[in-house]
Amino acid sequence: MINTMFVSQKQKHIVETPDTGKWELAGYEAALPVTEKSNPITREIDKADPVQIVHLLKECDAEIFQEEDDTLVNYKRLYSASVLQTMMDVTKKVEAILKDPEHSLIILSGCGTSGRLAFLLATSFNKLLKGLHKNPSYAYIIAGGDKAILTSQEAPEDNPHLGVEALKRVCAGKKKVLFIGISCGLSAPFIAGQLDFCLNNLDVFTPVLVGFNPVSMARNEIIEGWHLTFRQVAEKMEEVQETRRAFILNPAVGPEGISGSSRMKGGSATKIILESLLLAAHKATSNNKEVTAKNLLDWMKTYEKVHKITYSQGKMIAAMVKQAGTSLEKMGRIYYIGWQTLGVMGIIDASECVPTFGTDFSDVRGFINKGYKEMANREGDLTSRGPEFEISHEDFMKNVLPDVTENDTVVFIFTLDDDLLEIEKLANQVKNKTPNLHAISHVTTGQYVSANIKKTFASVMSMTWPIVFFEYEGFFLQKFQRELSTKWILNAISTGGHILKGKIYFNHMIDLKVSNSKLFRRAVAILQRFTSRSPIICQEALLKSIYETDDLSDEIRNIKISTHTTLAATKFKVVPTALVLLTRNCSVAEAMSRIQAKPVVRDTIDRYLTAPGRKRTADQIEMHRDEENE
Ligand SMILES: C[C@](O)(c1cnc(-c2ccc(S(=O)(=O)c3ccc(N)nc3)s2)c(Cl)c1)C(F)(F)F
Ligand SMILES: O=P(O)(O)OC[C@@H](O)[C@@H](O)[C@H](O)[C@@H](O)CO
Repeated sequence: MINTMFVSQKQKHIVETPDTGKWELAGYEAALPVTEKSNPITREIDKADPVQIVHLLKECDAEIFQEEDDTLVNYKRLYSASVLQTMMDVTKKVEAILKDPEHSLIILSGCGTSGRLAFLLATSFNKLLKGLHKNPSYAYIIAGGDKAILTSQEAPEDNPHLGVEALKRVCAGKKKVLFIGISCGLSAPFIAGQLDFCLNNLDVFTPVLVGFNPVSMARNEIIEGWHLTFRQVAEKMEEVQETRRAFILNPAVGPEGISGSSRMKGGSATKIILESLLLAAHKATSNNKEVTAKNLLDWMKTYEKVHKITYSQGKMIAAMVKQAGTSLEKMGRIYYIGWQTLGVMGIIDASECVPTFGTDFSDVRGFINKGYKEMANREGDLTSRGPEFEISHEDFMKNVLPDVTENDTVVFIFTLDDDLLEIEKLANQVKNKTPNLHAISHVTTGQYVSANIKKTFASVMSMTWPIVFFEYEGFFLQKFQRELSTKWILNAISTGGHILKGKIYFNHMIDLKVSNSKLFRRAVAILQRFTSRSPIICQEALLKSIYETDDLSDEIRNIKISTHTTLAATKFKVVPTALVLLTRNCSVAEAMSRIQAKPVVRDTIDRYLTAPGRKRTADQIEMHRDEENE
């Protein structure tokens, strides 16, 4: 199983990595948190073609539903009995809150994608209650406030005090609060602060932690300005869980297809677990029945069908991935024009591209019918804050469509219950500007996309869903499943498009913006992975690159991380520059000019690295190195 990858001339160094699958192997990067590991399935995704990219992402997403098996290190999985039991315990807390909306509240909280999903779920479940003529029982918190729904706000994630302040503000006056803190990596200080606050006020708060690492792999780095690490908070949660006053929902779902990109499997698993749990609680409340483990399992199993139905369209998804790659390579843009919550899925995927691929907000944008009216976000219309906050179809027509060219790709996302005349009208206007106009349409069995609509689009991916016979909650389950299906497709389009543009190296986004402490750690870890140098040496190279200096003063060495990340957030290509520093022993200035010269990160890095994992024999490396020195 374990084989030596290569013997590099310089370091006489043996890199041992399992050559196939099974991230659960005890020895595979044992110490690394599951959410931060490199997934063996996508080791060579940077060399894959669109069809292969979609297939690899499908395999990664399938790991979410994998049953626990004790042959390997047996992590808790989505369907494990202990996870179902905890979900049942939490549904009882939800039911208690729903009985008294005036004095109690359910809060969903998260940073980045986890915060965006907190917003989506809280809004959706308040709509469910409104449909039953009930008052809202849900609220959401996203680190950085509502602007973080649309734009990358990476710094607030590191601030536990911000988390506590937001929590106090949102639940003022409430007597009973079910706090659901979402941190896929069990790592966000913003969430750690909130959970700790709840643990110190258990008379009012019941804290629930949602994430996808075992507590033993929760982040254990001292949080700046705080007295506990995330792991210490999680361990306190575990103790209190014994008395059913706190709960941890943390099944392993497997490493992300792009290492650390928890917007993908982490985001999908968050949706599956919380929607199943909350829907079951609402159904039990309206039917006056107990929620059973089987109910929860059945709800979650229906999401497994969503995976099957969605990826049955693999070929069409691949065609859109290819188109996205072409647009991005030609410096074109990608626009998602969505209706209702499918428009929110487009806005979420688009907003994630900036921190994930280091792109400009204008490269991938999402738009939604009726803009902020449809979003129903707490802070209302944010349009006046700038172009990245323009999200309505009218804004798109007025400020974006005039500049759309054939280099751009436009994807409409709708259901046949949306206003088809409006869709056709808008589509025809877009069609005059670019032939790359595609549609993702969700239909119910028996509904068909009209020939009119079909001829308007270059391609129409039509997903057919079974008619739901469940009561009222079934309608919401169908909506949630169309959202997840859309998320998988858009994640593939944005991830695949940037892979084809050469942004990814193996399955890592090396040129990441080091804009918070987690990304700083990821940068150092990636440097270690590709140079086999020590963490200290790698951190020094990263700091030299951030501060653009060849000799680091002790003062710089000892500054707190938030100072490093604040400065790094204003810089470009600090990680590739540090990589060249580590492999060429040159000055920072020289490293920067070499990186400037070669914009495509992957080619640059291949040149400077005897890349681990590439199937090269020693003499090839010898030759490669000779050619290098000529
Ligand atoms: C897998 C890999 O070695 C790697 C990547 N990222 C990381 C990390 C990224 C972020 C961190 S971290 O912020 O310290 C963290 C994040 C979450 C968590 N539970 N514990 C720690 S480690 C590690 Cl440890 C390894 C590779 F190859 F990607 F570099
Ligand atoms: O949910 P977590 O692990 O706390 O991560 C919260 C954020 O860092 C994370 O959502 C980030 O914005 C995304 O770009 C990850 O793909």
